[in-house]
Formats: sequence, C-alpha cells, structure tokens
Amino acid sequence: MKIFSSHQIYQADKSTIQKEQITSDALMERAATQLFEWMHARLRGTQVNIKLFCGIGNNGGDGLVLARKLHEHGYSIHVFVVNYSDKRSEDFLLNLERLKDGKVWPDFINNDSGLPNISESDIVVDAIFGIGLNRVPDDWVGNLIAHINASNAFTLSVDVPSGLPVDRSPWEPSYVIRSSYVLSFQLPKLIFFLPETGAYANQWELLDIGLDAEFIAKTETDFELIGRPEILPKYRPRSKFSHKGTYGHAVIIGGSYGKIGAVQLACNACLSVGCGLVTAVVPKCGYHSLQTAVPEAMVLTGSRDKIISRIEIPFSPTAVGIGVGMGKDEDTVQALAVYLKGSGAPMVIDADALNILSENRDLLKDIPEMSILTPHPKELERLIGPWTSDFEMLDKAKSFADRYNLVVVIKGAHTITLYNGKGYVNTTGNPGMATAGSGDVLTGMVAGLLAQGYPPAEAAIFGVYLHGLAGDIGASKNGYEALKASIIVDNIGSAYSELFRKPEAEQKENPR
Ligand SMILES: NC(=O)C1=CN([C@@H]2O[C@H](COP(=O)(O)OP(=O)(O)OC[C@H]3O[C@@H](n4cnc5c(N)ncnc54)[C@H](OP(=O)(O)O)[C@@H]3O)[C@@H](O)[C@H]2O)[C@H](O)CC1
Ligand SMILES: [K+]
Repeated sequence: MKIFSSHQIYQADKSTIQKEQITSDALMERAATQLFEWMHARLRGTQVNIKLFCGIGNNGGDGLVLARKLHEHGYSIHVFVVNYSDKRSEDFLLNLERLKDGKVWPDFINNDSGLPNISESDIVVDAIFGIGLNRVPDDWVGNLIAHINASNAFTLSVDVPSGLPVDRSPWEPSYVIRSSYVLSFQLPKLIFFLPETGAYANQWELLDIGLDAEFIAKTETDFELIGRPEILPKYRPRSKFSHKGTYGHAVIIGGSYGKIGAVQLACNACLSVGCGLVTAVVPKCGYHSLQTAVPEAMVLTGSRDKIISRIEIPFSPTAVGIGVGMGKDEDTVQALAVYLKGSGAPMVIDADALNILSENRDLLKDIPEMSILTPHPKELERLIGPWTSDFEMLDKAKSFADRYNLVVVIKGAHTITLYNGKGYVNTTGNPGMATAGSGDVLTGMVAGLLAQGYPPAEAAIFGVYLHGLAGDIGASKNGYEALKASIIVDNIGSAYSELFRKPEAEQKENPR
C-alpha cells in the first residue's frame, strides 16, 4: 500500500472531487460519516460524554460533521472550536452553520480562555489539526493539547494526532496529541511507522473514503507499506523438476571464539528459507559445533583458531552473508578488505562486518553494488553519522544507499528497506523479536533468498517480511518474552504456509 505525502493526499482529494463531480463538502461528509459509523458501531448509543475539539480547517470540519451526526443519534456531546486562526475553511464554516441549525452551540476556545474540564471517563475527539499543520502550534493551543493528554481520557484522533506534522518530526513534542486511537483517511501516514513519531499513534486504522483509485494507482510514492498483498507476487515458486543446485549455494561467513552460535542461527535460517546448499566459513574453533548443530551445512575453516583471518572459498557462491559474530580483530579486518575487493557479487553484510566498514571507511567503495546492508540503528549511526530526527535519518540513509548503490535495511519495529530512492516499510514482527540472534536469522534468510535468485531488493523486502511473520507465529505460541532466535527459525516454514493460507470464508467456499 502506498504511503502518500501530504501534498499527494491533497492532490488525491482534488482528483476525486473533479472525477466524481462532487463538492468538497460532500467528500467531508463522506469522511465524517465513516468516523461516525466507526464510533456508533462500538458505542451503540452508550451515554458517555463525548468532547469534540475542532480546529478551524477541514480537520475541524470533519469534527463538526461528526458532532452533528452523533447529536442526531442522541449522543451526549460537547463541541469546542479551537479558534487558532481567522482563516476558517469554507467547509468548516458550512458545517458550523449546519451544526447550529441542529441547535448545537459550540464553545469557542481562544488564547485567553481557560482550559475546559476533561474527565478520565470522557471520550475526546481530536479534530484540531489534520495534515494541514505547517508550523508549531501557538503556546495556548499547545497547552490545550497537553491538557487533553494529561486528562487520560480516551482520545480518538481524526486523520492524524493533532500537532503531529506528517512530513517531518514535531517542533514541540509536548504539543502533540497522544492518541488512544487514530482513524486515518484512506492512506497510511509515514509517521505511524517511525520510532520518534509512532508512539503518538500507537493504534490506528484506515477508513476508506473512496479517494480516486486510479490516481492512487498511478502516483509514485517515496514510501510503500509492505503487507501480504505486496509480498505474494514476489514469491518465487519451486518447480517440480528441480534439484538442490537449482536453489543456490550460499556461504555464511562469520563467527569468532564464543560467537559461533550466530553462524549456526544464520545457516539454519538460510536452509529453512529454501537455499539448496549452505557452507559456513568460520574459525577453527567452530568446526565441531557447527558440524554437529547444523548437519545439513558444510564447514570451511581458516588457519586461526579463534578468529577469521582469511576468507578463501574454493567455489563461486551464489550468495554470501557476512559479519555475524565475526568480531573486529585486525586480521579479520584485513580478511574482509581482501574479500570485498575480490568479490563482485552482491552480498548480505551485517553486524561486525558493518562495524568494520564504519571504522575503515575506505572499504566502502569496495562493497559489491546491490549488496544488502542490514544495520540496526546504532550500526546505521556508525555508518552515516548522527541525525536529529527520523526524517533526517531516512534522508541520510537514502543518500548513503544511492551513493554506493546498495540496499539498506534499517532494522526496527517497522524495518525499512531503502533501495533506489524508495523506502519499503515492513508490517510484520513484534517486540519479542528484540532478542539475541534475531538479526543473525535475518541475515541467513536474506542470503538464502538471494541464493535462490531473488533480486537483492526483493530478497531484502521478502526476507524482512517473512522473518517478522515467523516471529509473529513464534510469539503466538511462546509469548514475547520466551521468543528466542531459534524459535524464529523453527517457524519459517509456518510463515511460508501462512503466506498462502486462504481466508476462512474462502476456504469454506473452495476447500481445495
Ligand atoms: N483526502 C482526505 O484525506 C480528506 C481530508 N479531509 C480533512 O482535511 C484535513 C486537512 O484540512 P486542512 O484544512 O487542509 O488542514 P488542517 O485542518 O489540518 O489545518 C487548517 C489550517 O490551519 C493552518 N495552520 C497550520 N498549522 C498551524 C498552526 N500551527 N497554527 C495555526 N494554524 C495553522 C493552515 O492554514 P494556513 O493558511 O494558516 O497555513 C491549515 O490549512 C485532513 O487532515 C482531513 O481531516 C477532508 O475532510 C476530507 C478528505
Ligand atoms: K486531528
């Protein structure tokens, strides 16, 4: 699903109005009807106090329409107009009149009004600012927002949490509504997925307001949300007349004394994702444990016992995953430097290999093009330097990826894969996956997909999704706390099955 910028949402609005030959207030009515139906389906007439805080733009207009409908259905409402500007939108004014026609008289809050009473048992509707926010709210508006937050009332935000801009980080975090639930129109907003801003919109849902589907389909966006519909077409089915050679020979390079388990996890993940053959390249100390723990894998060792000091592979691997548990010994740095220079094929680079690159920046130019780097935020910071906001982080990471022609996978609650100027935001995964070895599993999976012929960006996007799905299935059986990296590996097969599971209704109609 595409993630639009605010500018693109306004364009979609315009296009819908033109194509359907409707007025903008009809679109507002449609949007607010969806809001009303959502609330009505849950409240079913419950007599709770609903306090609606409406700005003077179209977000406020949505709030006014919602207020009218709630009133018409007998709900107990109190409307406050947050009067932060004289430039009221036409549709706001129109709906203010309609509300008054229905004998609802809003209270106007200005910069010298006191703060209204809000009880914890009230429901607050937050329609102060929408996607039109373009500067820091005035202090009195910010204080009202902080007051709403402090009330602990259930706060339902219309479109976005008020005070949260959609295309940048907030100017003043305390002037942003902390929504209990966001009902956002039609398209997801990037702010829902970034660590800095996602907390304001912990729970959200999209309401389909029938924006021009053709316009949405043809518009190119900087970000895309990756769910099952985006993943399924990327899957490469296995053919009946195939053999293990068809699915590639991956090499996992890594490990050091005490960190051989990382290679074991990566090898198991690589095999479980469907790779034909896997060879591990480890220091001598890893030989026996790997041969025992992963009998399906072959093992090559160098001359040193505890570290990798030379990488010599007597065949051409189809894909390489490098860095897990590898350490940063000087000899290992040298081995990596030589190996990068000699290898032209894209590889998956993780963990200590990333740290070595950050500390030896002259090696960056030797990374084979289209390689996949999988940093967590700390590793990313070492690579691209610090940032002051998530948006700056994304810009810097994109420039880095473009400069070296790489795929950069920024690991997090919503892992974002950057490639060719675009970001792909993952939707699977859970907090239980923040556990030792989870990253090693991802490295093995992506290398395994690369080995099977998935193009690098697809291997990354598909691998990240499947890794999260395996983690979700693992968590559903074990809970978050007990989820270990090896459980993620154990559930890769179930994750594949889940991808192709028919929804129950469909199964009944067509059991086969
Ligand atoms: N397609 C859809 O998704 C639809 C969305 N709808 C709703 O419309 C809003 C967007 O409405 P808009 O009127 O463009 O913007 P806002 O309501 O968010 O803001 C109103 C104006 O406030 C001004 N502004 C911005 N920042 C500040 C500030 N810090 N302090 C004071 N005033 C501010 C700004 O105007 P300026 O000219 O002063 O810059 C805004 O325009 C969307 O979120 C949905 O809720 C439609 O109802 C249906 C279709
Ligand atoms: K809002």
